[in-house]
Amino acid sequence: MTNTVVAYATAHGTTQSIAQRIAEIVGGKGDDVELRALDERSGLGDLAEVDCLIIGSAIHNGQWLPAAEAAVRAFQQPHDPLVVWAFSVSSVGATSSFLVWPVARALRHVTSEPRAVTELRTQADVGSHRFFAGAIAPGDWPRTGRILFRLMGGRYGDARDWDDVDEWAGRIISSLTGPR
Ligand SMILES: Cc1cc2nc3c(=O)[nH]c(=O)nc-3n(C[C@H](O)[C@H](O)[C@H](O)COP(=O)(O)O)c2cc1C
Repeated sequence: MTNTVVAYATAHGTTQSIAQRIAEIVGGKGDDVELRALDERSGLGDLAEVDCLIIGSAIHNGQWLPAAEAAVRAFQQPHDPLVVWAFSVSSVGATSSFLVWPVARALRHVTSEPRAVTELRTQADVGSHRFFAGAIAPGDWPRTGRILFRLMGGRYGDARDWDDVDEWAGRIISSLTGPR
């Protein structure tokens, strides 16, 4: 039996939905799973009894949202070993995107992991960091963002790949139940 926290920062709800799905899958084998929404004041909360931390954020301007960055800055390893997994929700996921495919493919090659994940790696053993594609609506962007989005061949809508989310969550379960 393990205790897992799925912590997330979202601007428009996509990251929350992916965090919920991960929590359902990891919790489906009977373990305790708690969802925690991050805001800039609360941080990650108490991790003393937690065995596995899964933390994710929407990507804005190439980086995690301020609430998730603040949580990473304040993170202190509560005990050893705390298993940590990280995910980012952006225009381009590992398996899907709401940008046209040549642009998505090019971005996959040049996009590095968010600085918060790099920072987290200095504090904890991060099992995996995965990019998932999210969703976008015209009203989500400021005006300049809408113009850039059109120039990049973006299509408004939902590019979430639930099979990929499920597969990644399955890997977390394997890591928790397999040999350490
Ligand atoms: C203001 C703004 C900035 C964004 N910046 C980026 C970015 O730099 N790179 C990217 O791949 N996607 C970017 N996106 C797309 C979001 O990451 C995507 O819509 C994601 O699903 C948002 O998650 P959320 O619904 O949890 O907020 C941006 C979206 C908005 C609204």
